[in-house]
Amino acid sequence: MGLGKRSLWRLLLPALRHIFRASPRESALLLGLLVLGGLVPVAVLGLTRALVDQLATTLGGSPFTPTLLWPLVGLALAFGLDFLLTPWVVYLQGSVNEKLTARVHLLLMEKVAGTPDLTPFEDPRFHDELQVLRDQAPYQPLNLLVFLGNAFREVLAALGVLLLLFGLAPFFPLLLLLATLPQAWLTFRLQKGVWEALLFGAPEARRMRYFAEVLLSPETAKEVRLFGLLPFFRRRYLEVFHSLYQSLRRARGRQALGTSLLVLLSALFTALALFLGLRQTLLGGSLGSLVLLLQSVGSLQQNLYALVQDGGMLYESLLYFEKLESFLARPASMAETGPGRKVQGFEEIRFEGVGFCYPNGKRALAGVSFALRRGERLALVGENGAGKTTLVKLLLRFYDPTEGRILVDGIDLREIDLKAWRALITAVFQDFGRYALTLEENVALSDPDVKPDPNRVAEALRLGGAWELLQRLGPQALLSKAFGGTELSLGEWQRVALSRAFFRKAKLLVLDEPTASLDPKEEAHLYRRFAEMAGGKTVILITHRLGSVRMADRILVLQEGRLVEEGTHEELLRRKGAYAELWRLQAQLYET
Ligand SMILES: Nc1ncnc2c1ncn2[C@@H]1O[C@H](COP(=O)(O)OP(=O)(O)OP(=O)(O)O)[C@@H](O)[C@H]1O
Repeated sequence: MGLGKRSLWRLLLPALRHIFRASPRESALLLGLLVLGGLVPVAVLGLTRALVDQLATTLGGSPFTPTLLWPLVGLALAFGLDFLLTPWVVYLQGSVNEKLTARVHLLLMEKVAGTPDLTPFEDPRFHDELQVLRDQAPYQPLNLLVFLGNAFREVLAALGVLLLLFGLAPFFPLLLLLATLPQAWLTFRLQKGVWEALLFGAPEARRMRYFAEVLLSPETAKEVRLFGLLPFFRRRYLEVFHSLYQSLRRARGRQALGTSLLVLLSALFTALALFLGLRQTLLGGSLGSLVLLLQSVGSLQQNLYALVQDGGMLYESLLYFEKLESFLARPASMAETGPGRKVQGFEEIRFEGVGFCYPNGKRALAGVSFALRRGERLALVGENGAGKTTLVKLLLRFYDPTEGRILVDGIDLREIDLKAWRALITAVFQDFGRYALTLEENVALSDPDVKPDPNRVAEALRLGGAWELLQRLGPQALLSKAFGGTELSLGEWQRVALSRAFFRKAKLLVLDEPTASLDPKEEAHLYRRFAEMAGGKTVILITHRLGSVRMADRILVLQEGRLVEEGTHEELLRRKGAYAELWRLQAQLYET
């Protein structure tokens, strides 16, 4: 059998650990009930044998003799127990399943969101594995519990019956087991095939989900309707579906065919065992033994067949938990540098020959060197794709430079405690988050460890230009139409994102295109408030609107990942280089 004893344990142990950690008491209770349930079929066979033997000796006598009564009562109790156990096993399986499913989701959330950098998102395999684990999280835990429970009961019952039979005719159980082995081997092998088809089909499944998402999501709803995108994405969905479906269907078809062929082989073995067993009993066994033998052929065969089928399904769930384990054990992508130095502020941040290539090989920065002093307001400008956002991502340590280093007061950023470093920084990103939470929560998220003080929230909203929003909606307004709340315009969302950045008490403020969705009046107001609030704070501003970079003490101009100019607005204009050219182009737009 492809599944050796060691590998079975290697698969079973992590799954069992998750079950017991999710719900220790209920899992232990469930195990107890399953043991009881597994003993019932054995008890029924044993009691039937005793009953028939007693019947044979008391034929013609009273039906109420104690020797007849006790196996009868025993049988009634065994059947009653079987019925009684079922609802409680189902109850416990349901209950453990809910906790186990929540545990799987929580582990995935902690692993993904707990990874400090963004490198894993660059790896398509990471997305594929996450997709399979997420998609199957709602049902694999339940499958595990149900099929593990079934298999456990079936193993116990089969062992008990085999043991009973062993006393009668030792070759009999051996033959029956032999009959089951090829079937079991094939089932496990094919089940693995189905799982691999699921796993290797993950990129397709991810594309399918994406095509469906485009048609279902409110973000794309306008273009879908205007451009009539339903047939296009429906066709793309079906193309991927058909290829994925074919490979899964082939795997499942092989499974059904293989099982059918082996069932015939098993039937032959069983017939042989039955014939030999009967012959031996007729030659000198009791009537009870004969009944036991006949009954157990059906029961054991059914049992072993169910065991193989349930075992196959269980195997798939175990493979799911194995994948979960390996996903959780993914090594950290960012080089660990020990506990890290705690910092509470900085005097100077220095980029020294910093270069960066994304994991796909795309070079985004090369040989960038500059220093930023505390309290300075620095603007980064350059064409699309020049590397401005990448530079900020390195500063926030979402990635480490592939060349050169970033020094904070002479200490390499990699040696600084990441949490302490990030606590010094607040930011508004180009693709800021829009959370389906209240207005107050949306703002206070940047400092989630403290209970939001309404005055502090109001002050942040004022600085972010969302004071009017606060007056109109109130702090408890839910910002999500999908959940029955209010929907904001893009510019209003940007004001909320700005307020969130200002709510955090930080020393360095990073603003990546903070005014892209703001009206000109608000943009002008915002920069005035910057001057008011940024006092003492270090600011890095990325923007294409050159009018607003005049507020900066210094401007860095990036071109194709290289720092090509550096200076104040006036200095750069005098230099008549790249910045002056950008300025001239923008000014022209207003002049004509
Ligand atoms: N995750 C990524 N993987 C691979 N390449 C990337 C990734 N993110 C950005 N790039 C590439 O790196 C280069 C720099 O991108 P970056 O976002 O830093 O530019 P930018 O100057 O901020 O541009 P924009 O003004 O358009 O925001 C671009 O060519 C971009 O295509």
